[in-house]
Amino acid sequence: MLAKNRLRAKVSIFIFNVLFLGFVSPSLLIFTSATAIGNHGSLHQSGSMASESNLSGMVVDAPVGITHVNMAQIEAWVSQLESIRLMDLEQVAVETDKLLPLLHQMPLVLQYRFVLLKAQSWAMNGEMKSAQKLLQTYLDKTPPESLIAEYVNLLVLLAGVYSDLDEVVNTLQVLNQIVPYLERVDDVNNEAYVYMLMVEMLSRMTRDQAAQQYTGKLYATLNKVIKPIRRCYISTIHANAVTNLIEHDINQRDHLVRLFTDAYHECELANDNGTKSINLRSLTHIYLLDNRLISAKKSIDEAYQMALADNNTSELGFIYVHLADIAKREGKLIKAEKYALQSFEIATELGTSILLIDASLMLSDTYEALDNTTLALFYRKAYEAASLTRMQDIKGQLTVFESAKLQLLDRERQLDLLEREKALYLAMKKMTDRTQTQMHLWMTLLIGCICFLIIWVFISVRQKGRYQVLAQSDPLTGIYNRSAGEYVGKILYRQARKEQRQFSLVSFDIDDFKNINDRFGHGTGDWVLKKIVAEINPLLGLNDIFVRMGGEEFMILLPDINEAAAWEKAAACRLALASMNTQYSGHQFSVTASFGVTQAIAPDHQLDTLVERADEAIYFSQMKVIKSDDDFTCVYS
Ligand SMILES: Nc1nc2c(ncn2[C@@H]2O[C@H](COP(=O)(O)OP(=O)(O)OP(=O)(O)O)[C@@H](O)[C@H]2O)c(=O)[nH]1
Repeated sequence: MLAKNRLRAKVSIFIFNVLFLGFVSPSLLIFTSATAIGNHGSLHQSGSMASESNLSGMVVDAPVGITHVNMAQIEAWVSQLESIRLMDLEQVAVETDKLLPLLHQMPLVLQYRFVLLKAQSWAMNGEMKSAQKLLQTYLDKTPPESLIAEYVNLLVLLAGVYSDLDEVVNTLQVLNQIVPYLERVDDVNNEAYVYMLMVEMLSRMTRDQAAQQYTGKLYATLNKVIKPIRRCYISTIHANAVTNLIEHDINQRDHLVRLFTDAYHECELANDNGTKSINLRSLTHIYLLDNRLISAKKSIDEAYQMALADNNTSELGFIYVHLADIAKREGKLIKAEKYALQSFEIATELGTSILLIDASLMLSDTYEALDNTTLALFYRKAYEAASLTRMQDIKGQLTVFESAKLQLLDRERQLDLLEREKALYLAMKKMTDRTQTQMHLWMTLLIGCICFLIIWVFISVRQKGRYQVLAQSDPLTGIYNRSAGEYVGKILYRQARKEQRQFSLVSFDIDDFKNINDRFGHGTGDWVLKKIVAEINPLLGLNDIFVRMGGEEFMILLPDINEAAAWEKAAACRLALASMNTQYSGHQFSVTASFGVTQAIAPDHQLDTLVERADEAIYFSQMKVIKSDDDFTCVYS
């Protein structure tokens, strides 16, 4: 148990050293936004390049006193700042501060690039909280497909910032957000950085199985990464992550030795003494697991020389623990005590809790071997206190992590539920829509049918009316034909009799009509018949019924009219015929008619009696015999 904790402590401090301690900002720069940053140097190169190059003012025209926004110019400034971000941190900080108020006026793509620049600038100046705040505002914005690469750069930087702030849970959350995008973006540097952070964070949370999953992915990136410093970090972190998983398997020791040796060579190519030393310490640890003292001694001596030369105190602290361990195993207890005390001193000075744990335990073991139980107990207690603090710290973080994970799961579950509800609602809506469409269809069909029926009935009734009119009227003149006239006349007469109202009748017969036909043709005869009707119609009242009895015989039924008025009407008709102009028939001739006028009297039970009397009157008229009595009147033509 202790051994495992010690190893984890070693791994964590190792990653801390590699990625953060002293190299906080450059570590972010190396792995984030490789395309935007370009191929500028490593941790150490970045420092030396800054001192070698004085590019300030050479590339960038400071946008002092911006009065109006010219996006093209701002984009040019951003591009220039991106190109010098590793060389002139100060100028980048100053210029991005000036551009910051214009952020929200920039198009989204430029916003993403600028935010990356500004947040990196803050991160490099140690203003982690400002960087985090700015990046956080872009975290929840779902990016358009075209800006996913820029969006991932921001997330990667945010993950780096959180890990710098030692906010493990937040780092993991951002990393989890990035992972689904990694394949779509295809940026090996971001990929490697994300997996490294993932392995480191999960290892810190003692999530070895989950870490293992990302260890494999991290190692796979090694085939694609070219830059030596990145290869150095990737192989080192990979070797440590694998160690976490298989260090107790004695058959795997050679494999681990190979991994650390490879990592050591990668770091040698990258000329990175710090990471090289870490690999040597890890090798020492593996050798000591098998008690291979000579190999262990050789490795740690090389690390010691390097740390001494580089004046790397923190690294020396860890090296002293190993030196003490080896000395103790060799039985050189005083020497072991000396190394362990040096280690303890550095741990106290730097406040490195993991080193404090290792140093305290080593001192306790050494004093125990020296039979100094008081000091052995003292350092054992120091060890336990430091371990407890660290374990509580891990436990606390683990709890936060677990509850965050649960919250995430709950949110996902809720989202899933919402999605299902949405799908259900859409399905139901689709069904309702379909039903409604069907209803509309049926309704339209029904209304269509009803309309059709109404129109059909209307047309039928009209047609029937037309047929009725056609059946009732004389086709040549348009007035009532004989049967219709007699039918209507009988009804009117019956009513008049019943109500004891006046009823008169005028009949007339065109004189010598046959002669007209014979002289001028049948067409002229027709014309005359129509012309007669046209001349007489205007002389009749609304209630008067004009009937063509057949051939050239006509009858006018006059309800509510007495004989005198009927006489007047007949006289008017006779006059109209006499003055009729026939020239439009194509001939000039005169038309006369013989009239008979009669009115209903008490004994006339039927209309026929009146008709007969009128016909008789016409006869007399034609005979030019004047006969006028109470019953009828002849009107001479
Ligand atoms: N052009 C035309 N002639 C018709 C029509 N109906 C009947 N007639 C003709 O009307 C003539 C009627 O002859 P008549 O009965 O002798 O009557 P009329 O010649 O007027 O002799 P009177 O009644 O004695 O004055 C016939 O020659 C019929 O052919 C019609 O619709 N059009």
